[in-house]
Amino acid sequence: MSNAVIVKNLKKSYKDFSLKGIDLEIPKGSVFGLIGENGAGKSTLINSLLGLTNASYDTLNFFGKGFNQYQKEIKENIAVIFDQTHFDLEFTPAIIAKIMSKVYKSWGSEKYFQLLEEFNLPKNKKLKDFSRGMKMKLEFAVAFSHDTKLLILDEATSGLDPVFRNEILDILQDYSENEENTILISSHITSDLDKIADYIGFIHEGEIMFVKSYEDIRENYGIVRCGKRMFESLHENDVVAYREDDYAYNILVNNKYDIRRNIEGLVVENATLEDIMLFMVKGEKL
Ligand SMILES: Nc1ncnc2c1ncn2[C@@H]1O[C@H](COP(=O)(O)OP(=O)(O)OP(=O)(O)O)[C@@H](O)[C@H]1O
Repeated sequence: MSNAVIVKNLKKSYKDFSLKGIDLEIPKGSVFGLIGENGAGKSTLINSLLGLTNASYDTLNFFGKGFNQYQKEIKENIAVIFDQTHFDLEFTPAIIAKIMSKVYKSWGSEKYFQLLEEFNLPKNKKLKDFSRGMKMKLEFAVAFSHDTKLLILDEATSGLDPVFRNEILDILQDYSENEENTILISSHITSDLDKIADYIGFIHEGEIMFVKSYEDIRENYGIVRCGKRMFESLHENDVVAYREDDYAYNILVNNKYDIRRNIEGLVVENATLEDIMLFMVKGEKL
């Protein structure tokens, strides 16, 4: 399988924060969810990948091509959607079409106006009179009207109500059905990723803690709640992290079926991405 993005040893430092040599591969055709708490470094990583902030790296490739050498060509195939629109709020969608036709060689006005209709967006209304959800849909219309092979969303769905979020997730799902298309989506609303992600990368304090397929997470991660004696009988390798409350130990395990099979009567619940994030950040390690 080829990769849409390969980055090796990416470093970026601010006064109180640094990305500490990030290595990441994002398989072509996948939906890659980047999760991490506020301030973990998701936006800094995305901005660094896009050259929006100066970072150092050993390798940065998109679609098999080096970013430094092929930046212009690569950017033709990337669309980025942030949580706020980057268009001037005095613009109308019709004006944006004119501008984009000069930005992208592959711009298709016909497709764009079709999408505006599909998304129920008025052509001649100024963006300042658009709702947040409408602005978001406009961003998608723009993204899908040039040859976007990599769609990057940075917390783009966070401020939307559940109905709109679901609509956006449907749009993403349609887009990702084409195996040429890749999505990198960062969010701390992990339930969105539960619906669409093929891979999950977890970033914490500027470091990638793990990258796993969603299937692996769903199949293997679980939460055990038990007393001290049972806790002490668990093998060290089985415990990813644990949290102790007044009454019991809550344990994140990464081989729930083996544990269920081997320890009679033990209840192992499925772990959500939110559970995994919480245990990794707040939990203790053995
Ligand atoms: N321009 C900047 N100057 C100084 N520090 C910055 C700058 N941009 C980000 N940081 C710091 O880098 C850290 C990571 O921020 P970043 O926005 O990448 O996190 P995030 O995971 O995207 O968080 P959130 O979910 O809140 O958007 C934070 O501590 C932030 O204060």
